[in-house]
Amino acid sequence: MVIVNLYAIMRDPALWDNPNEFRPERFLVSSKEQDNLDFNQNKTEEQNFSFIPFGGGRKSCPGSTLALNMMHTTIATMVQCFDWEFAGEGDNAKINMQLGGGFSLPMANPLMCLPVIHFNPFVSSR
Ligand code: HEM
Repeated sequence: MVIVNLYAIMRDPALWDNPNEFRPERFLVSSKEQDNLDFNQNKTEEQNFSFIPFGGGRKSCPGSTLALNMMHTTIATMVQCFDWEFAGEGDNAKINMQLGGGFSLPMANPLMCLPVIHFNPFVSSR
């Protein structure tokens, strides 16, 4: 049986440049590579299976298709309808990408943000 430690893989400096840096553009890939939706899009030889958010094999996540589809709508709505104000205080006063413990990789210091609604052209102001 193969046991994969997601924490170790996702933050392994041998696989990722500055793994603790929030740099989503690292996942930008060419349209050719996007045809190959195997979650290893940005890969070099060594990076095979370096990004496996839904696990793999027989026990992999059965909700991955739903999650990937919903994620676009959810994030697009959050960006279109709201501005986001950073609201961290105390231990959370700075954005900190350090991971906490646990099964689902929570942040050590949760990111606190307040949604601020802005003009929505699709909602009548009457
Ligand atoms: C971004 C969203 C999600 C992520 C990152 C995620 C990730 C995962 C991971 C890593 C596993 C363990 C896979 C393994 O053991 O190899 C898993 C299992 C599972 N996920 Fe998800 N998941 C997501 C959304 C969902 C959704 C939307 C559903 C259902 C509607 C779902 C249902 C399940 C179920 C039932 C399992 C257990 C599968 C089994 O043990 O056979 N997940 N998920």
